[in-house]
Amino acid sequence: MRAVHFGAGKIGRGFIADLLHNTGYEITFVDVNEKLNAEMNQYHNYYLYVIQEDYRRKEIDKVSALSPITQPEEVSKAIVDADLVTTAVIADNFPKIANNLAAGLKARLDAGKERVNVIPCENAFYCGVMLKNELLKTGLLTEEELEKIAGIPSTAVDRMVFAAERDGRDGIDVGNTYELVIEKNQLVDPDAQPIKGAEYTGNLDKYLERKLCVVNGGHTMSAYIARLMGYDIIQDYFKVPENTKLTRDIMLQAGAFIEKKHGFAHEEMADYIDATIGRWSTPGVKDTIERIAKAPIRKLDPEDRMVKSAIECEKYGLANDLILKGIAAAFLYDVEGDEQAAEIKAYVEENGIEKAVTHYTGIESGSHIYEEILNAYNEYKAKKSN
Ligand SMILES: NC(=O)C1=CN([C@@H]2O[C@H](COP(=O)(O)OP(=O)(O)OC[C@H]3O[C@@H](n4cnc5c(N)ncnc54)[C@H](O)[C@@H]3O)[C@@H](O)[C@H]2O)C=CC1
Ligand SMILES: O=P(O)(O)OC[C@H]1O[C@](O)(CO)[C@@H](O)[C@@H]1O
Repeated sequence: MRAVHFGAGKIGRGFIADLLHNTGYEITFVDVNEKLNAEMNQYHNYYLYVIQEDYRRKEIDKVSALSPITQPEEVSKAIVDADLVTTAVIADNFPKIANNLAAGLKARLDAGKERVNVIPCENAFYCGVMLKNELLKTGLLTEEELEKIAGIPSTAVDRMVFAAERDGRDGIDVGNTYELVIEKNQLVDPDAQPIKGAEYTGNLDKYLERKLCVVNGGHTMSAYIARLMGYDIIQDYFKVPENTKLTRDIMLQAGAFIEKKHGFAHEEMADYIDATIGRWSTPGVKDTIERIAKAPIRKLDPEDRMVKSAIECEKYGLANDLILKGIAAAFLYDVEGDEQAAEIKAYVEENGIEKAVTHYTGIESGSHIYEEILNAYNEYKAKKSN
């Protein structure tokens, strides 16, 4: 079996390809990183290092790589011949992969081949729908043609993965637990399980909201707050018990709406949160605030992890004060090299925080959540300048 996977980064190589390899696929990566592509084509393997098992080395073999820039024809051909297509490129990059992927699917359709599953594995609400929209925008396929050639489910994706230079090669340190949940009704065959080790569900919302709002929201808001406290490494922040408590409380606020909406028992949610915080505090792991907090515009989107939680809590009449503080902290995130952080900073300087809150979060002025974000922002700002 052959899989084509777009994005040979941390989740691509460290998680998705691990499951694909366990399932028995030979993998063709498609990535813009020429150095990485060359390494994979030289060795046809790479290594994962399982953190909790004393960095046990695991080989992922039968891999090769293509460049979407210099080898678009080969990418198309690989899609025509593939048994499965997956992505882990960061959803912001969907517009950049859409042409290659749409061209490949169109060629597959023209070749009279069967429908194929295209499974995007990205942290975003309904990444399958996002990808479909980008594919249609290329104009290379009509909606009917896309439907005829591909099943594109959305997913929830969770694994601890870190880039690591080991044994002179570009490897990935990985956690020993993970979750990949796939929306089964959108698959070519809803009863087939094209990736071993994944879960298949008819109710993705439940897992997606828990993963994105509780895990990613909790991690992201902790990172913005930790940055304002002066931390660079999230494990240093977690060493202080009050900080861990604050993160747990933020996650419990987001978890509360998910309990109500999806019927999770409170105990189950609390255990899930504690297990997640425990995983972030794994001895020996050093994770930068910069990695966790990156791309604040994407993370402040009304449909993303923070604002969605704040609004859902509001709808259910649940407390969201800590989430609103987390959102406020994101507006002060300031790390050299983060283009989205720089864009927010410039927007605030030009238009003021009052406009910026609505511009990035969609939260209108006049509501109490708007006021609370503004107040928290002003408090943080005053502290920062003292
Ligand atoms: N890192 C993590 O802990 C987790 C990440 N995720 C999600 O997984 C996805 C991937 O994240 P990471 O692996 O951390 O990012 P990453 O930055 O390590 O990997 C992204 C890869 O995509 C490649 N890429 C970018 N533009 C491309 C293009 N036009 N064509 C082909 N390849 C392209 C990059 O070169 C890079 O190798 C994201 O959606 C993220 O939200 C989900 C769970 C955990
Ligand atoms: O690009 P994003 O959405 O920040 O994804 C990476 C995030 O996913 C997580 O691994 C959680 O699954 C976080 O540790 C990390 O911050």
